[in-house]
Amino acid sequence: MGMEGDGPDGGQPAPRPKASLGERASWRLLLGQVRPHRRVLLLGGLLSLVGSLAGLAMPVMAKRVIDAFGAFGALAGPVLGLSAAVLVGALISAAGRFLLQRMGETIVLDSRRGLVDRILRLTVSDVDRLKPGDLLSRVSSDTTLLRAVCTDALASLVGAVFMFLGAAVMMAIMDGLLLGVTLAVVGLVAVMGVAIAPRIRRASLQAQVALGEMSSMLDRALQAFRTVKASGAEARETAVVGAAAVEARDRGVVVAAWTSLAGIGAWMSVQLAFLAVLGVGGARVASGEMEISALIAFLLYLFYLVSPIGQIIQSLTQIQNGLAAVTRIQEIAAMRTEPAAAPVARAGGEPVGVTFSGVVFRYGEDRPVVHNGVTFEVPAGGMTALVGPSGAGKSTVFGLIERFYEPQEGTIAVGGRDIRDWPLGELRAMLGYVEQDAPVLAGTLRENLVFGAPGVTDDEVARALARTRLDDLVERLPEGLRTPVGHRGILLSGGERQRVAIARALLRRPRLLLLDEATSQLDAVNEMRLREVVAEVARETTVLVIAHRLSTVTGADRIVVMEAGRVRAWGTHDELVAADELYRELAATQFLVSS
Ligand SMILES: Nc1ncnc2c1ncn2[C@@H]1O[C@H](COP(=O)(O)OP(=O)(O)OP(=O)(O)O)[C@@H](O)[C@H]1O
Repeated sequence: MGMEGDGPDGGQPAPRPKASLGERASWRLLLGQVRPHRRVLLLGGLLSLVGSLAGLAMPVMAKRVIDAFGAFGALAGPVLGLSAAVLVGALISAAGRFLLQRMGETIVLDSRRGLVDRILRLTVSDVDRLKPGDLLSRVSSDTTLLRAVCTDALASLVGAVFMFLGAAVMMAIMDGLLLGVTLAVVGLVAVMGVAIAPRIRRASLQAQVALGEMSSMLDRALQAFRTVKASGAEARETAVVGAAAVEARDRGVVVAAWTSLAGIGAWMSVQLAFLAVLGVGGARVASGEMEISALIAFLLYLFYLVSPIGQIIQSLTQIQNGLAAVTRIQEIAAMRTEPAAAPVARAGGEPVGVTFSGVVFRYGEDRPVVHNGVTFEVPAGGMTALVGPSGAGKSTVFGLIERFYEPQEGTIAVGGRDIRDWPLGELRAMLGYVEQDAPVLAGTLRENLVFGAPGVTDDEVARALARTRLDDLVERLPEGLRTPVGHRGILLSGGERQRVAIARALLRRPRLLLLDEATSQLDAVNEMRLREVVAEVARETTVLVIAHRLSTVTGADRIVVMEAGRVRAWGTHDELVAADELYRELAATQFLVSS
């Protein structure tokens, strides 16, 4: 067997090298997942075989029962033997199937864990281009398909192949000629199966892609749930998700059509083989070459031979679906990942500085240049502010320091050492990073605070809360630190979310705090609190803050002014007001100086 697997390849690279390569690689991947469990597979298969052998004894017993009829002999022995064979066979088969199915569950678990691990280690630049919904669907729905393959299809396939072989051997012993007739018919149908298999795989792949698309469309609507409602776009978004669902249904129907056709093939093989054997065997009984009981026993074996064929075809069509899923799982496995970061304890230690030298960066080959020779220096300790018009490339500076992206030219050094020479885990452990939208994860307030440093003590948490002026909030909350903050921290205000993010970063004891400060969403009181917090933190560590409002940074030790991917000036507030036109303009529009 197994010809359905390598049939379409035919060892020829043309005419669809990509499809056949994909198929072979998918098979290899599927088998690679099974390989570690080959002992269980063998044991399960063996038990199925023993079970089948017990089952195979049945026709022989039946023959003896019939012969006993004819000879008016004792019936009790053969009937008891028959019953025992059926019972033992069923029990052993069930044990074999259980083993195989348990193996399937383990394989799915391994593939889910592996997939999640890989997804979380993908690079930021790759994930920027992927759709979160589609990634989710790969972990949930594609691995579920894999489960169907490993638990049902693979288990049935192994059992059915053993059954088929066992029956073929018994039939060969009984009557070689009739076996030849049977196999000729079965062979014809198998050829049909070979032709159908790749079509099922292709349609199934398209169905899974459509399902992934549907998840990402739904994800898009849920991510912007309030905007969808406020824009009155519910019906339109429902239609968009619905269209993707229709596509998935259509592809599923194609899979169903081909699968039914394969099913007809299996059914035909049973009927045709039965008729052929009845015809040829009947003639031989009529001519006295064969006993009628032998023909009946052979016909019973025929069902043992052809019913696994139905199962084999069904399993192979199911495996085609699984191969489609493996292809999608494999796409993630083929993407580059960051090195697995060994967990690094909180860095602690002296503040460090940052140096950018001639950094040139664009987000993609077809994207505009964002940094066009950025050079500046942030000394260790104190507060340095990055200011400049929107789109100047300020947030990008942070992404580069964290090594979310690699610059095309120039070097970046942290603590006097090129960031490419730092082990990634150590580099990131030195940095505290507060994004512009300061995400808060679902869970309790405490879980959010200790997210970056799970081992911190309650005293440290209390200190971080006091420093970020969150202690009042915690006192007011009904369950204190154990209060759930809701999905994406929706139960907190914008200012609170931001301070939670800062407290989280501080608990890692960073040697350099990167703070992308979206003060625009804060009211005057919150903004002042934040300014106090930042000034306090800057006494202990280096703070590099992206300021969207100059009011927060007038007191900074140094201000770097960026414009259109370059640094145009740096100095203190007073120096810049005196020397830099753009800074003076920015300051004037924000009522910090009279122009
Ligand atoms: N992940 C990304 N992929 C592709 N392009 C991006 C990405 N992030 C930012 N950009 C582009 O890079 C440019 C600089 O963005 P950046 O966020 O660094 O600017 P900024 O100075 O921080 O702006 P703002 O003050 O509005 O936050 C923008 O034109 C933006 O479109």
